[in-house]
Amino acid sequence: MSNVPDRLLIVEDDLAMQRQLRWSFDSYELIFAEDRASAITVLRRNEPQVVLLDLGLPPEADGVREGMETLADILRLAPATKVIVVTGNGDESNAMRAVATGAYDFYQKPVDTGVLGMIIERAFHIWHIEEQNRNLRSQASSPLEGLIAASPVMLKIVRQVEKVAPTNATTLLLGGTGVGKEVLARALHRLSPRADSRFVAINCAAIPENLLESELFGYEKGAYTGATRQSRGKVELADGGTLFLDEIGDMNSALQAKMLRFLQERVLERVGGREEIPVDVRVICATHQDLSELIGQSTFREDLYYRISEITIHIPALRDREGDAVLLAKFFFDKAVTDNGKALRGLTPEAVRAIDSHDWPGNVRELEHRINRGVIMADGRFVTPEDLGLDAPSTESEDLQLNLRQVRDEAERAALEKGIRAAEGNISKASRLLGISRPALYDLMRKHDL
Ligand SMILES: Nc1ncnc2c1ncn2[C@@H]1O[C@H](COP(=O)(O)OP(=O)(O)OP(=O)(O)O)[C@@H](O)[C@H]1O
Repeated sequence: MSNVPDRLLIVEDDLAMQRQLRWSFDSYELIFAEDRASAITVLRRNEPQVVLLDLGLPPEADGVREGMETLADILRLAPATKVIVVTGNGDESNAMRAVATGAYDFYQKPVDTGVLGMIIERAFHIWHIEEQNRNLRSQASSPLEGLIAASPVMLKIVRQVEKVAPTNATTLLLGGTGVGKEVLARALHRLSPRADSRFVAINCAAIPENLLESELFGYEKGAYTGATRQSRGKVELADGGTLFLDEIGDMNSALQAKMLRFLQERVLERVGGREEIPVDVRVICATHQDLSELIGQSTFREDLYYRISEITIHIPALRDREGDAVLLAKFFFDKAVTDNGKALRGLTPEAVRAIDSHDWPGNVRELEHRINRGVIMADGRFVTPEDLGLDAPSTESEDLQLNLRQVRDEAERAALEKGIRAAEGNISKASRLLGISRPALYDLMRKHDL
């Protein structure tokens, strides 16, 4: 979250309406303007994140020309601003025209402050996610190049990677398909003193069992029919660098024994060879399987497990990384637009919501594929949920979710305030009263700005 307060600019010439809105939306820092000129002055001075813009502005309060020009000015001066245009009842065509030129959403009068409040809250939510995205992109030398993440769980993993990378510790990356295990393995390599040597990856599940041993350890000439010359394996090729063994859970037991021996003694023998060849590699393993279950079934060696898991990093599923899906979607969108040379402006708000609420069983890889598909399929200037092959989000369930979150947040804040008051500001005592740890209390205080 950014530290700037949520600022809402309301551009509205009707003073009675201004009063009603002031009263309804006082949880935001409110700024008002009555016409185009004052709106632009305030926009420059206060940099509101969200603007509620009545399209019917003076001098022609019945037309939309001045309102549309104001919209164009705002988007030119501050393209990141989320503008919600307010139109007269039934004026769908102008509302759509405004959205097509870049307004975030529209709302038709008469004003129902409950519904309008939700649209505004969502606009701020999306502004914050996009802001995180912008910050991330501006960190050109981000230590984890190629990795997009802003959720607290992933940022914690980034810190773990930064700590582990400079060491030689054998590292095990656990997580479902497409969560980014290889991306993290590459980051570990890039941040290590071995960065100038090779990163060699091998997927143990993708190579037939009988070929995997020679693929890994190499073979001598004449080791078997067809071995007409000596060949070095992936382990040897990674000498001085990093060896990434993906899907280690799929390795058969004979090879597990050989790998264990290599990890203990750091020497290998090529297939059909006698010579012991010393190799200096840092090993990173990954699997989507539950290794303790495989150990229980005696299909994975426990001693090998302890060897490869000096450090274990669990990478959570995409659905458990708050806000990351939308952030990644924007990143992949920019990439796909460039790759496909299409003049698209972005994702529709419905598409963003559909992405936010999808379950992502295929994790980041699925997201990447869907965005590519959406960019290819889009007919208009924006990618819709249909282009992505996702169901349009149901507003009813979303409103419920929103309400539930609001209620929870309010209850949490009230409990915190009560606890802190009862403890007369003594944090240790307050945390005891509330039954949470001190760090957890600090986190919550920060969240609620207390
Ligand atoms: N945090 C991320 N930021 C940017 N791109 C990512 C991120 N995580 C994954 N990707 C991209 O998603 C795709 C899948 O990632 P990756 O291959 O690392 O997953 P994996 O967990 O190794 O998958 P598998 O288990 O199927 O081997 C890749 O194209 C990768 O570049």
